[in-house]
Amino acid sequence: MAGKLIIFSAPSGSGKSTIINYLLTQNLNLSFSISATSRAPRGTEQNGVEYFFLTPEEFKQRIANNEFLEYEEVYKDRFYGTLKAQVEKQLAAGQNVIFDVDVVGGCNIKKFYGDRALSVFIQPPSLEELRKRLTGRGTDAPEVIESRLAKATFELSYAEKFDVVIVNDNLEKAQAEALKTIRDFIQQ
Ligand SMILES: Nc1nc2c(ncn2[C@@H]2O[C@H](COP(=O)(O)OP(=O)(O)O)[C@@H](O)[C@H]2O)c(=O)[nH]1
Ligand SMILES: Nc1ncnc2c1ncn2[C@@H]1O[C@H](COP(=O)(O)OP(=O)(O)O)[C@@H](O)[C@H]1O
Repeated sequence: MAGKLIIFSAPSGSGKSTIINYLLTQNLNLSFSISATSRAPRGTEQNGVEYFFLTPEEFKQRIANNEFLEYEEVYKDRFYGTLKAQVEKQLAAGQNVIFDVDVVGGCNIKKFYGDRALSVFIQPPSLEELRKRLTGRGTDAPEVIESRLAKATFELSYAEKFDVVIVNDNLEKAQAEALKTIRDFIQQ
């Protein structure tokens, strides 16, 4: 049987990656959708593992070739997108594909696949808590944290467009809720 699609979107720092990584350990036959990006690899990142790394020119060429299911300029001059061929290959192999995409991309994938997709919004308890988590994560410079927070209000306004909203206040509770929701959807 062809697989289903599970889309996760959230403001940066909400706990989306933490919850996705947990779900990937839960025998749900999930396969992560590796996005393409025009940003350069950092540290130990490898092409085809964290992302497919493309130069801005290559990215634009693939847009022109209509190779993307969706793409967005998520941050200024930084494109992220989902390659159609990748997703179709995973679905055809019977895997359920899980996405970590921005709110606009998430809504576009849902629109394209309809009932075959479940869109999930991970909501932080508050903007103050989001700031604490981004600071605590320790991966971003203060100005990057500010730009992520500046975007968060816009992203939060998208919550109502998603099939399910999970508030990530207590992590264990949010993980359990995500697991139940996705298990039910996959078994439908
Ligand atoms: N629309 C869209 N957004 C994506 C895709 N891949 C990643 N994103 C989003 O792009 C943003 C990436 O930002 P960040 O977490 O800083 O990722 P980093 O570049 O790996 O540091 C997040 O909001 C992701 O959800 C994609 O294929 N399409
Ligand atoms: N419920 C929670 N309570 C406290 N900290 C959390 C919770 N969920 C996630 N975190 C922490 O918040 C930070 C941001 O989480 P992350 O999964 O990287 O977010 P995102 O992928 O949405 O940007 C991480 O350091 C993570 O360990």
